[in-house]
Amino acid sequence: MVVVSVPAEVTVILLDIEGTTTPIAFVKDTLFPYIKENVKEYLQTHWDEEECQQDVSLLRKQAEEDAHLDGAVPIPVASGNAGDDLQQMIQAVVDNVYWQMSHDRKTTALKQLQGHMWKAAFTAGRMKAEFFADVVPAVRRWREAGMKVYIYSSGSVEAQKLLFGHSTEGDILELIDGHFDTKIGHKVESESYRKIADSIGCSTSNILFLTDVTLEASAAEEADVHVAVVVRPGNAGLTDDEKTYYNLITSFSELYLPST
Ligand SMILES: CSCCC(=O)C(=O)COP(=O)(O)O
Ligand SMILES: [Mg+2]
Repeated sequence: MVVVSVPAEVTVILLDIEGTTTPIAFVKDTLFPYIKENVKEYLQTHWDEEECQQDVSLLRKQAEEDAHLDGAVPIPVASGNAGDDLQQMIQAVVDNVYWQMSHDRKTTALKQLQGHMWKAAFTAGRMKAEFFADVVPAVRRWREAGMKVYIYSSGSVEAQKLLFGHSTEGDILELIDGHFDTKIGHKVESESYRKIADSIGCSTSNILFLTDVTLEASAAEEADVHVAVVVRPGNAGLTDDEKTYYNLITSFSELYLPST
């Protein structure tokens, strides 16, 4: 087994979710299809609720920013023609969500709506989040060794808490010291990692970020964060240069903490 040593200055482990703690297949085959199958009915049922209206406003704003993109779907504002208008608007939101999802967009607007939709499924016990078998034992070990463990995912903080609160391993939310999503900035921008360090109250060099996406690893590294790239079944392949450049792990058990 290859072992990657965690630098002594590291006190915080920052984890990506999809492709790192959780199989991409769970996201692509369970979480995302749930959205596609239920978004229209969800909008019809919850349309008048404040939370749903906030989600629609955010999606409309995002659609305005995306107007220049090929195939982008605008979301009209109400013109006052009650019934027809509402159905047209709901259909536009559905089309917009489908279009964003077909490009695996990580916009805050899309992720916020998805989080709200998953809530019902997780809390009713209809869905349980999957974690790779090495994740929970490793996180427990790190915490026993005095490490803090945080999540940074494109999935909304609300969605992250649903996953950790309703997993096949039970409620493991208490193992996580805090959560970050794209509200702090996108994962491919180095500034996001500086803001995360500020928010935790540590230096960027005290953080080790584990992710499957090299663009994210590169942004974190530019901010002086330590990184290791996680190679899991179903993840996108890496180039030879990436394989040579980055510390690679296939399981969290391959990380060696000097203090353990
Ligand atoms: C709460 S994560 C749900 C999956 C998701 O929507 C997503 O975008 C995951 O992205 P990540 O940054 O964890 O790779
Ligand atoms: Mg990922």
